[in-house]
Amino acid sequence: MRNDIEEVLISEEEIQQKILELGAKLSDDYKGRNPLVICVLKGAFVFMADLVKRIDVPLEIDFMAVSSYGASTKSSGVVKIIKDLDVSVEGRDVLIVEDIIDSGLTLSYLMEVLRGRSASSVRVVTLFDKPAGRTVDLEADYTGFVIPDAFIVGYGLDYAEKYRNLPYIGILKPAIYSN
Ligand SMILES: O=P(O)(O)OC[C@H]1O[C@H](OP(=O)(O)OP(=O)(O)O)[C@H](O)[C@@H]1O
Ligand code: HPA
Ligand SMILES: [Mg+2]
Repeated sequence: MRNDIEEVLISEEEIQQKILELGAKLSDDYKGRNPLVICVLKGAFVFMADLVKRIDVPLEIDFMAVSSYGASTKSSGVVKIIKDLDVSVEGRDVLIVEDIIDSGLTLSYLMEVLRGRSASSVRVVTLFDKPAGRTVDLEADYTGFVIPDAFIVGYGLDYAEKYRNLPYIGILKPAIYSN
């Protein structure tokens, strides 16, 4: 897999350090509350697992699966719910855990859905933010790394379902997706 990577953009150590910082901030901000932490599958599964271990307040977790990229480096523009939540968000403090905000389409769709279900608050934590990809104007409440305009893989993020198991973030060689 390393042969398909042009450059390691963010190391395993840098990611883990950032998650400690995000966890400390979230522990402060959610003190005295019982948030429902929602993992946006599939991409956020690795970040979710590492992050919740660093949040020191009682919390509950649930999972939602959405997809819009398929085997492409461009969003199809159509966000599909593949798996919905098991529990109600009504009256809950919801924290959405995303791996990356790129065009912003996935998140704007999710925010609309969850607000429509009467959550009492909805905040977003994303590990990566790619502002150059944005087609919808929105920002996360908590951001790990702002990244350049390149297609990244690893730490949960895929290209055509591959590379999610890399422990670091790499920039994929363009030859991999252009042929
Ligand atoms: O801001 P956007 O342009 O919407 O891109 C971000 C979303 O795209 C990816 O998911 P994808 O649809 O590839 O599904 P996956 O998580 O199963 O890989 C990623 O995990 C985010 O959820
Ligand atoms: O850069 C990316 N990499 C992997 N999946 C993604 N989904 C949106 N942007 C990306
Ligand atoms: Mg994907």
